[in-house]
Amino acid sequence: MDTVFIRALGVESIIGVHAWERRLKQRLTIDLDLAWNTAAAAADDDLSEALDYAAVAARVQSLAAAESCHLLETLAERMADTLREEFGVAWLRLRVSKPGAVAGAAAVGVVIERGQPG
Ligand SMILES: Nc1nc2c(c(=O)[nH]1)N=C([C@H](O)[C@@H](O)CO)CN2
Repeated sequence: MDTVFIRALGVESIIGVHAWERRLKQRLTIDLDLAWNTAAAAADDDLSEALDYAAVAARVQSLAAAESCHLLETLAERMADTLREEFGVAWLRLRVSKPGAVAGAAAVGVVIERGQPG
């Protein structure tokens, strides 16, 4: 299975269960692995046949900015749904990291996989 990936994408979102977390946007980082057959794009050397990682990154950032979830799980699920619907991705793995949320940990977060790998 071929994949297109994005690592350590910074996004801003209102996210968290505590009252103080509902008042300001926090920075999260996103890692994505997206199933995509890269052979057609490679054969024609054509971006229109590729999964455009710049377009995916911009969509993830815009979605995060528009959401105000309590849980990382909820935000992750909404991102996965959106990417699968809008970009036609059959399978993805998505990590949402919240740096500094827990004392003593560099980051905490969730990893989800959705869909069927090709
Ligand atoms: N599984 C989760 N646990 C926790 C979350 C979360 O989104 N998923 N969130 C919090 C708080 O918002 C935390 O980031 C700050 O205390 C706690 N646990």
